[in-house]
Amino acid sequence: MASISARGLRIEFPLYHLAARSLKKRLLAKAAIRLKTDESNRVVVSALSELTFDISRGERVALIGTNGAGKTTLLRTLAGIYEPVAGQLEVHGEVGSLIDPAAGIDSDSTGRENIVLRGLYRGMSESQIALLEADAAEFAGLGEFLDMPTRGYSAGMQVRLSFAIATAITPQILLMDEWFLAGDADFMLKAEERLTRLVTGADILVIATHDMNVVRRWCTRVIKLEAGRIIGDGTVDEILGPAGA
Ligand SMILES: Nc1ncnc2c1ncn2[C@@H]1O[C@H](COP(=O)(O)OP(=O)(O)OP(=O)(O)O)[C@@H](O)[C@H]1O
Repeated sequence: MASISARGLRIEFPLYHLAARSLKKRLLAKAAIRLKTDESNRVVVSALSELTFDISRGERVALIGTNGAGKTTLLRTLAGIYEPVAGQLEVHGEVGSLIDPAAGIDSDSTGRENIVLRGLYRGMSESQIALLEADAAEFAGLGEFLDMPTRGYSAGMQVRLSFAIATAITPQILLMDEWFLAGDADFMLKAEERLTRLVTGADILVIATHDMNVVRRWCTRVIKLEAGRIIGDGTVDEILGPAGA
């Protein structure tokens, strides 16, 4: 059964270019609360601190907070892209992510090859891969570009391909960054139904967003982050106040 459990999760990013001592001292003296030195005396950004939460099957969680609060970092950590420097994280269930359009896409391979590679990676049979290929190719609508290496794709084409691949299969845990909801109008119209199916079909949804309409429409719970810490965790009404209030 799908579940996520985090205990005292901490994520830090070393800032290697701040090796010069004088600059380091000056910056730290300005007391940016998220800059500190680690045990190797490197300056690090404290992106997430002491996060403890459980997410169970059926929950649709919105991560909210101001710019730099840590939403995307948390999504990437849940996706296994970042390794916590402290704490425990357990993620049970098949994860699908709509976080970075380029993630998991091989730029030397064509769009079609990328679709097939994803199917192979997921251990699909030949006939399942054929279905995946037909579905994702049709949805991405890339025409002749489908058989060209993806490094020549525009940003919008990358999004179409990633979106088509990621949404062709319903994962148990869906991790999503809001800018995947911000494609061009034609594409979003087409994507809407597919997204709704995916969101309602997943056992767990975690979405980072600034859009409170998205939160009210899709989510059952809100985790509010500020400067890398959880400052609120509850139902949508508890955190945002009742709708229309
Ligand atoms: N690769 C990185 N290297 C250094 N610092 C990073 C890196 N990624 C994130 N950070 C820092 O971690 C903090 C959290 O960033 P994050 O992108 O998770 O915020 P966010 O809540 O998603 O913001 P936004 O709403 O602007 O997308 C910020 O202080 C950011 O500067």
